[in-house]
Amino acid sequence: MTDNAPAPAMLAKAETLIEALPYLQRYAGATFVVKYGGHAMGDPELQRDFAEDVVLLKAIGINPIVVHGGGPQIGAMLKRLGVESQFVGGLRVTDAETARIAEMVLAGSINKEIVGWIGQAGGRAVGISGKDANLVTARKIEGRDPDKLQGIERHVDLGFVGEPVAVDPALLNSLAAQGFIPVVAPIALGADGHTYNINADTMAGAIAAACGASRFFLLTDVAGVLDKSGELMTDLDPAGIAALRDDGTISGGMIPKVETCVAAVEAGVDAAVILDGRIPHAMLLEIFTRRGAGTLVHA
Ligand SMILES: Nc1ncnc2c1ncn2[C@@H]1O[C@H](COP(=O)(O)OP(=O)(O)O)[C@@H](O)[C@H]1O
Ligand SMILES: CC(=O)N[C@@H](CCC(=O)OP(=O)(O)O)C(=O)O
Repeated sequence: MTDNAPAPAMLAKAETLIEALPYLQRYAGATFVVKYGGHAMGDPELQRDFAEDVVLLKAIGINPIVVHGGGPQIGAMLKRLGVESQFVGGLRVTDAETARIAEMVLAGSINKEIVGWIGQAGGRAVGISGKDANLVTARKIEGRDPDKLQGIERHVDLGFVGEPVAVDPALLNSLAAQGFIPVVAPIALGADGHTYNINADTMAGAIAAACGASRFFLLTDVAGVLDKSGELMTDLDPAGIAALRDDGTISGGMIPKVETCVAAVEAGVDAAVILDGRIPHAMLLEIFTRRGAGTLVHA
């Protein structure tokens, strides 16, 4: 080694950047939708890592759109207020009061917290919900299909739980074009004028499809989809997912996650990845290195 040769650690940094080059070239100008789950919003360090990842994507010419959840945070607020809450097939049964509280927690506090983290990391985030500029129009989910519910044989009225029926991405497109990072809360208005609580995974998938996103990431608190013995399944297609649902391997909060991944890839999103948000910089590692983590869902 000559005197002016770089130290091995410096060389490793250069190699990491070079490893990222093909991905940088491939994704310039693309839209990535990132679903940030309530369970993934762990400690302040992870929040900072997440915000830095999003800001870095924007800085290198990718358009990130963040759609966030907040299930545990809604649960904590409902508990404080003495309101009971129940989940059916991964969805929260939502009466009028619960819908008001969900909107307050999601579109009020969590949305602005995330906007703040991104701001701190040097990005310019704009917090909105599905109501803004008619981004998402919701329709009441008429109960869950009984055969899709574990052990529940009757029709269950979920109350003000909605699913997106129309997405108008105009606001997202203008924000992205002007250098802003949209941060979206999963609340939307129905054509009937009611406010609907939408599962954040479902909301994110509908937005990914409507924006022609190339990648769709769901950050959660597990390594990805696990098989019966708890091993990570790195690769799944719609048929594999249907089988895992039928035999009960996939349950609870993982149901809307895999459903939305399938819908997104069937609508043209190249790939949807369920990622472990507890790993620092999980998203960057997934995008820019050959060592992809999590579960990749493809058509
Ligand atoms: N096969 C499976 N693999 C991984 N997680 C599963 C599976 N089936 C059910 N789950 C549950 O799904 C949860 C993730 O969904 P959820 O709690 O809604 O997360 P988030 O708040 O990130 O949306 C996991 O923590 C786990 O309890
Ligand atoms: C209808 C329904 O279940 N809505 C969810 C919305 C938040 C959410 O999905 O948050 P996570 O992504 O953190 O789970 C709820 O009320 O909990």
